[in-house]
Amino acid sequence: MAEAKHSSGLFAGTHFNRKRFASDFARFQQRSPPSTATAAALSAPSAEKKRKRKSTAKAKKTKKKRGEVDADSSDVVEGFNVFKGLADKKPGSEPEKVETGKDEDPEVVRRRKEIEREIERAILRKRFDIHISGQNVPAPLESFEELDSRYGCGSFWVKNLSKLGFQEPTPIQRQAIPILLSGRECFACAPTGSGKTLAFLLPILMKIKPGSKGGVKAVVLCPTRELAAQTVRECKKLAERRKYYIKLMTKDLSKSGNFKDMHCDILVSTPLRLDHAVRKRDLDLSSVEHFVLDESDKLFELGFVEVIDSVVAACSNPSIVRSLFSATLPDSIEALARTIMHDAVRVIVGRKNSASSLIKQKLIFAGTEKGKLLALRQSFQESLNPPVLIFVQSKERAKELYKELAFDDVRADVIHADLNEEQRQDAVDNLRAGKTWVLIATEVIARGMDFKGLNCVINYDFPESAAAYIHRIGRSGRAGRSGEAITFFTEEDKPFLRNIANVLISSGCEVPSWIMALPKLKRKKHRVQRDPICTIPDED
Ligand SMILES: Nc1ncnc2c1ncn2[C@@H]1O[C@H](COP(=O)(O)OP(=O)(O)OP(=O)(O)O)[C@@H](O)[C@H]1O
Repeated sequence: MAEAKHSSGLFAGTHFNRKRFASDFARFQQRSPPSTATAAALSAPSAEKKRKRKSTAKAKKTKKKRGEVDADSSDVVEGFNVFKGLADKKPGSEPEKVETGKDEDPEVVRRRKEIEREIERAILRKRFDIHISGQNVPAPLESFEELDSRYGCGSFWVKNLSKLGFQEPTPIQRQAIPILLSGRECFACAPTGSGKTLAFLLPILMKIKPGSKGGVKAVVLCPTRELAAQTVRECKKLAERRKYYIKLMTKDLSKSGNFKDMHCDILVSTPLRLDHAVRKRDLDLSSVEHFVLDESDKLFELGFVEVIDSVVAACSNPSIVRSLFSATLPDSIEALARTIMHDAVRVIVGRKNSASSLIKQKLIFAGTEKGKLLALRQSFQESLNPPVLIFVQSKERAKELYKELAFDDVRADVIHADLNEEQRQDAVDNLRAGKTWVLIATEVIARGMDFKGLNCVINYDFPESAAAYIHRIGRSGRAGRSGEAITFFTEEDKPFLRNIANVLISSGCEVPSWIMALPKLKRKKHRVQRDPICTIPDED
């Protein structure tokens, strides 16, 4: 019941409320016959409607059976069927008008215009696979120029975006930016590499005055230091030539910062560091107007709930705007997050919890641990297309694999939690600069890290969940580029294959039928004991 309510609310912004507009519909029907596509669809024959409803209900049932989240239920929403046939119209082009008389009631005219605007918005959303729920959701952006024409931001931001090579907003940017600019809270779920960072940073930069003295105005929380550092760099690039104080909460700042005298407009941090600064160093967050949880599901999952609660309580400004962004957003986390949000709009691009369609995904059976090393060596000999990122399940295994690849003279580096901040950053920078070809990593950089031009992700160790898989492989195939993901599995991983195979299927990749015939497991997490990675003989 709750689920049905939820999914029907999903398209509230694009839905014709027949009850509310009942009198208008009645008037339209009394007037000239509905000659336009809109009007024709409004009065679609009931048999056809029944047929559609029946087939969509069937599709929904199958989806539910497959355990898929019903984020793409656009097809089943009545309002959306109304726009069939109009979907190919260019955004911005006028919807066809219904003929009206001269002495028409102004209220009817107003309502009709409202409906026409709704149609335009729905067409644009459908074109970009944007799904929303929430009341009075602002129209998506047709172009970055609208930041000036609609929000009066001046040409500065548009020029800056163009200088950075951003000509068109990505789908999540089209919808999330207007929501945040209009002061609404937002849950946003869009594929990896689809520009979510800009979607939350730009509205903050546009809304706050640079160099303000009244304390921190915006806080962005990220699950890892590397991602926090990357977000600061992105923010500085976007704000170039404007004097914002954009700060990264480093270990030193968190432990010994003098926050009373600190100038800071935007503060980016990991949860524990921020919480420490608030509790031990009296960092005042009462003037924070914008609060973003990036990779929100990871933040809640890491067991940071209490820490986040404490930071949320410290951000005590009643008019604060909170937003959550991630490529994966399990229902349980969404429900938890809702407890801190007011009247939030939910935006899903594509299908919730799915991999980017730009990534060619492959599953490779390697049999045993030894088989995996052989398969890796073979794929390096045959088709190493650097840069490559290899994920393993622990820092011990990262070190072991690093030894093996160094023995083979592969230009490799390694990143894991035992390295200090500088070493970790160097490893990331070296891959970005092309100094190393292969980076062996644990889960620490699976989330949010943007490696431009990363050609391939290899899951040497099978990921522990579908979400982990989606984020790991999402390090390639970013910003419209294609990418490749190879996942090795052994006999021990077989029981967990189905979970990952579903992700491949839903993004259109091929999976052998025997995998899909494997039984479904209730347990979602998977972390097996593995034999050490070792083929190099001992020296003595
Ligand atoms: N409008 C745009 N046009 C072209 N490129 C863009 C645009 N917006 C962002 N990008 C680029 O796309 C890449 C991915 O963006 P970003 O890191 O924000 O992705 P993301 O959606 O946050 O991914 P993840 O879920 O992995 O964190 C970056 O290199 C960014 O500079």
